[in-house]
Amino acid sequence: MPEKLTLDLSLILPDVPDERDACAGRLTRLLQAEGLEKVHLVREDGGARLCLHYDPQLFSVSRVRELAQAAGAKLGNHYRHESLRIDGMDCPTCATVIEHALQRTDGVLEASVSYAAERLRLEYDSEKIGRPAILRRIQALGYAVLEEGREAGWFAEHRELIFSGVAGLLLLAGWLAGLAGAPRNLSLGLLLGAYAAGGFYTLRDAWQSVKSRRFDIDTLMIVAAAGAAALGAWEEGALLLFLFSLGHALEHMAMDRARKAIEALAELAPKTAVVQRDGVEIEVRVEDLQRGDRVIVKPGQRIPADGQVASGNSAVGQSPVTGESMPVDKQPGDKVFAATVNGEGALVIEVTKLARESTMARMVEMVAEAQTQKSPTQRFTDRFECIFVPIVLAGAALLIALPPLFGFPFAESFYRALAVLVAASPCALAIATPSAVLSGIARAARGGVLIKGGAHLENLGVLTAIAFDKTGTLTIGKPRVTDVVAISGNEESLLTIAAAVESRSAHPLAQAVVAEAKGRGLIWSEAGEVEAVTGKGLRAEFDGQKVAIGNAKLFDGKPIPDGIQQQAMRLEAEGKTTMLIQADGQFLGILALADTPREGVRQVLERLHQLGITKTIMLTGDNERVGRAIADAVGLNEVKAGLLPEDKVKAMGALAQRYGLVAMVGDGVNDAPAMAHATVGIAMGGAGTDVALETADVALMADDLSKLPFAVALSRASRRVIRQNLWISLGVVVLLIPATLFGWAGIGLAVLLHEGSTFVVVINALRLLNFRSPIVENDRPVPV
Ligand SMILES: Nc1ncnc2c1ncn2[C@@H]1O[C@H](COP(=O)(O)OP(=O)(O)OP(=O)(O)O)[C@@H](O)[C@H]1O
Ligand SMILES: [Zn+2]
Repeated sequence: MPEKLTLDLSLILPDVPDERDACAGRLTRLLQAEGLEKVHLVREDGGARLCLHYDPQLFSVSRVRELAQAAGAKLGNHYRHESLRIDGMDCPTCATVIEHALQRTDGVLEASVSYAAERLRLEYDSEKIGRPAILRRIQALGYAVLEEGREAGWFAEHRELIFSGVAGLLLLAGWLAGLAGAPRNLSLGLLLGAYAAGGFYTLRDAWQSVKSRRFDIDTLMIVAAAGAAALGAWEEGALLLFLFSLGHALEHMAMDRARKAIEALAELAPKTAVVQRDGVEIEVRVEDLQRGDRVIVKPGQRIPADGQVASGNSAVGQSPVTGESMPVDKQPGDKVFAATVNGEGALVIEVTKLARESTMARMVEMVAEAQTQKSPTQRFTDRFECIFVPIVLAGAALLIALPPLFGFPFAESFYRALAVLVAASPCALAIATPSAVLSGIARAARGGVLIKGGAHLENLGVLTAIAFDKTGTLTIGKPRVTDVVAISGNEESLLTIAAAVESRSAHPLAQAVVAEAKGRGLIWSEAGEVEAVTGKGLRAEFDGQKVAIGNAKLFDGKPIPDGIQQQAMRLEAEGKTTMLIQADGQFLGILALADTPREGVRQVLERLHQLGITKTIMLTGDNERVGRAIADAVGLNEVKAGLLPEDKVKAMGALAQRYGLVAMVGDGVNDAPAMAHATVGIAMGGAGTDVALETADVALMADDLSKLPFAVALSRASRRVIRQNLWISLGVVVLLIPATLFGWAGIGLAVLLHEGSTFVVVINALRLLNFRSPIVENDRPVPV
């Protein structure tokens, strides 16, 4: 008989972002080659796990573990994964340039660059190429790789704006000098200076794209400015370069704001902490905190690390992490998070996570990561650009070549063709979606909602159906016994038998039965062999009898007496879960248990309805009547009951057939497979449970549903902004092309409108950073 061992994939391949990475496949192949019977991946609650089937005669468990670790280390050494910050990109085309150049580089397996997030995700074969070689390649293209956490200085960040400002001043001076009748050489010198200042970065970028043989608007600007100079229109050429550089500089500053919106939150975390070590208090840097250190947090101070309260009581303002506006009471044993604000009481906190692993650090990392993921609309506009740009280029070539054949002057048709090219460059279109996604994700994070990619943001913005897990999501997940109905014998003996059997199970229902029996002071002897029947109940030996406890499905085939059936139905109609108890084929009675709906669920569902979520569905392992009663109490439309965990997955499939896109909300406990099958898997409790944070598509950081309407409202707003941006950018192109074609607008106006529309689109997207929903209260972004 083969045995199996399962290990967290993240422990074996720590740098691999997820199981879809090629390294996961390499790992399973490598291990299979070692002689293990079968190696495969299972996607589970805790992210992906590696399942190793082996013959115990050939391998010991520890040997298998060793093999897995060795294989992981080998792959990790060989195939490196990195995410780098890139500086100096000033048009989405730059991202494509880097991407293509790296993809063509030997040894680079994967490279994807996000212009909006200024990030490069890289996978490379370290036996073929080293990190320095890759960095050199990027630098050779004219871009810089920023080391994490080290920001450029003020001058470096604003250098484009400074150059553009200088160009503007020189242009103005040159123009005034011309008006005042100064010698032509003086005004020409000033204009030449404006050319240099305004064209500096444009020329650099144009050179880069020419070298990598790509069309780029920068190239176009340089050609147009040179053309203007050749025609003697120096003022116009300088104006062009000035407007172009100003537009780009402003656009950059705006995008920087969105990028930094979330990092600013992390900055809130203190840099040092006061630790008790060997009886003395010393101040250490947070990076030097160890797990198990006890840090002292005075009233009003921010908590320096993720940990557990060791002593003290206080209300902690958790809004930077969870978005909750009300402080949360903390007592010994409770979890606390770095960057949250201690209230009135002093706390001693035992550190459980290193600074770089803190929930806040993970959030910042995940947001940066999420901002690089392309959304469906972005993929569409990327593809559109690929078709559109060559057409425009061909059109412009015809415009230059054809009119002179019919006797029109060459200079004029050349100039007109350039104007058309400026008009048709889809710069605004390229930035329309990523800027909105960037801002939307940043705003969500500042409201305690982690959205792990533009796709999820867009999907959540359009879907109209959301499924909810019942236990632990809609209810608090702590059932208690409400009724004990004994048919034969008394209540005490019924509860004793039930508790004896249930004490062998870890199911929350079982714990409730045991708690009730203990509360009544009952004592019992251990039950024998217990067999747990998933989704049905338990069977066991107790006191020489064959005892069965569970729902009607456990007794399939055997008739249940009418009296019992009616009692059970009555209790279930009240929203109580019932357990039938049978010993040696005879029914002894019923236990009824109730779980309390979470506070505020009703209101959350009302808000969702207002936002256009018309279908809300409950998925539960419990029976139909119980599900219905709770659904009615909180205001859900549909109930799918009696589902085993695998049925929940199938139910998601059926819902998708009916409603198209469907989200699934759960707490990550036994509903993770269903969440994985939803269009958008939403987990709550992201701050407290790593599982929820890592595996979900969207994580609500607080352990409740209160931020769900905010997440939906924000996603819808983001969709609207994306749509507006597409209209603006396409609209300007559609108006400008004929205008330039027929000569109604010159290059100057074309550049103004082109850069203007790009800037408007970015500013429009930035509005999302301050998004507040008219329907959802308490959704102010966390101030920084
Ligand atoms: N230990 C047990 N004792 C008695 N009945 C049980 C036990 N375990 C499960 N059951 C029965 O099986 C049903 C389904 O259990 P399951 O664990 O699949 O769902 P759940 O977690 O209770 O609910 P949900 O699907 O809403 O999260 C329970 O409602 C109960 O009737
Ligand atoms: Zn541009």
